[in-house]
Amino acid sequence: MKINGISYRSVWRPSDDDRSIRIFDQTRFPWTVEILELRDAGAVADAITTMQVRGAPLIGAVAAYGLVFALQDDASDAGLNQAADMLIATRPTAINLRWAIERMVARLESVPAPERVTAGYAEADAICDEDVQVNEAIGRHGLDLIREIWERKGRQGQVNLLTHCNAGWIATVDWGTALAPIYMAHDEGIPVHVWVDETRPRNQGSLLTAWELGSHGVPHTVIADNAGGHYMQAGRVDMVIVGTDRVTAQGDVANKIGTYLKALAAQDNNVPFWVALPSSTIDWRVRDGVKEIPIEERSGDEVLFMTGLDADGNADRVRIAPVGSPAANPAFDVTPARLVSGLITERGRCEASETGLRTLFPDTP
Ligand SMILES: CSC[C@H]1O[C@H](OP(=O)(O)O)[C@H](O)[C@@H]1O
Repeated sequence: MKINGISYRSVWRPSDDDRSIRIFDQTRFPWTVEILELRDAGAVADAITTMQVRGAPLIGAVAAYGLVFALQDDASDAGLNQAADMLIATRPTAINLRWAIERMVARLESVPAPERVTAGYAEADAICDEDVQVNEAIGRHGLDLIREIWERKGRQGQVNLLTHCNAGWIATVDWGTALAPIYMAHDEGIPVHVWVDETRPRNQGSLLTAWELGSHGVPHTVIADNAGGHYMQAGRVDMVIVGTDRVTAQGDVANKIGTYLKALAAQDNNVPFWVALPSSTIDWRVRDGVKEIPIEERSGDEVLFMTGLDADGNADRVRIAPVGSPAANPAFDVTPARLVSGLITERGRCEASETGLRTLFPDTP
């Protein structure tokens, strides 16, 4: 997508340096656009852990390059496996991270050590290129849903969507997942409006999704997380569309904390609740998401402090709870499949169930 008229991916290899990658420091958005150069596995791991780079598909793609950087220092089997374990451990919930690393290991373990770096870069490049194509397909399949709503409304007014957190192009290599259909609908001339959940505590909605949509000219309104149910009750939400960090074999959905509450409100108000995901987000090895998906616990300081601009336009960090008050900070929750209207994947839409997923992905073991 574009920033100030210039097309970018969220991760890229500079043409003049074949031993590094570039990413945006997403902790600086929307106040500044800062590009980071990464050229070793440790720096990649730190960028993922600190969420300078975030978004389930994107952390998988960036970690793939991190594995290659590690092989530049030690291309042995031990070096490959140690780097894989280190990178997978950076964040536990998004399965795309493990999926990407396991794909890289499977590709490289049979390659002679001296050839692993070259083969690794090729595989990481392929993961990135495929992510762009997959997300564009998700966009097309989700666009059909938005078109159906627009037609059902007699092509009158606007299509009101609600999204949570950021599942836009900066959460992937490009296009995004939940936002891809919205971009395509807007570009097609369908009048869409997006209720953007601020998404406490890190505010990926107000800081990232609002910035993305605004940069693309998509009408949107930032709302407190707790306002979503109110707008659904008022009939002002035609569809909820979110991304996900892991979908189980039976269709349970792990996503940013607060998603489950939105799904409950959506069901109570008969608002369609759709989840957009690439197949790299499906974890066929788990069924019960509530019982089996590890939920990342992040620092309580993310709840106790907020970052924004002060009156002089300078980024600042302020405490928003009494000194001494502890905070808990689960980064994700799990929405049971029964609350999900359907899944939007690169192969089409399906119900959130094993049958639905197997219909689209019959070739999965
Ligand atoms: C297409 S991004 C999917 C998912 O990843 C994000 O998590 P985080 O910002 O913590 O990396 C968020 O839950 C998105 O919905």
